[in-house]
Amino acid sequence: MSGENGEKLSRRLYERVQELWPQYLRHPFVTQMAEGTLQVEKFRYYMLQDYLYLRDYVKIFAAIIQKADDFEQIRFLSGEMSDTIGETARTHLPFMKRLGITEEEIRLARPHMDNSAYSHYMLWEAQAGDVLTGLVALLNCSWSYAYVAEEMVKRCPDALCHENYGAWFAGYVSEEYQKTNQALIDQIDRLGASADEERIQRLCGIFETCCRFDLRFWDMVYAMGENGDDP
Ligand SMILES: Cc1ncc(CN)c(N)n1
Repeated sequence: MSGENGEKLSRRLYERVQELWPQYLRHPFVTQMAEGTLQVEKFRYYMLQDYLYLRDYVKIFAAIIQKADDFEQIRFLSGEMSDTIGETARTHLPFMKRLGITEEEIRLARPHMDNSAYSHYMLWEAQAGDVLTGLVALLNCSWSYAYVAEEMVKRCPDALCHENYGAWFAGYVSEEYQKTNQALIDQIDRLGASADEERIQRLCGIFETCCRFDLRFWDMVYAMGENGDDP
């Protein structure tokens, strides 16, 4: 329960992005992945950028741990961090191997500006705020992928068996991923249980910003980085 009227904080966050999340489901990168028609070069670019993104994302858990004041919270945060490292091992590394992305290529790759802007924003909120603020900044990343994969598989069950991208959908509908995501939501609901309306509005604003960053990320990878003036 959260806020004065007893509504969970996650419900308020979800309501805030109700108009935005369906845009993910219509995004050409997502729909073409589900149909299996997405150009492999676009997916390759995405995998590399997303790998760099997740490498920064996991470090934000470490920044939040600095603010934690009991072992239970530290255990929870380090568990979520380790599960996210598991996401790269489950989804990214096998794909990257198949796509011929070498360690040298990873070493030389630079995150696109939209990619860095997103991770820098989350890190800034995590450093400026408390544990709850940091977790809300990380939540859209986790929750929106669980939503996208589940909704797309409902609409297009064949997405799961497609030779090129089936493993992407399987990774994000997996029990393991959904469990890690649900644990994050539950923790946010616990920590947000006594938040007042002003705090809730501020957290909803952070969540919406991250939601928009994820939309830009889909745009950026669909355009293979040619959507801006990044060198
Ligand atoms: C950009 C982005 N957003 C979300 C996720 C899902 N953790 C991800 N891998 N990459």
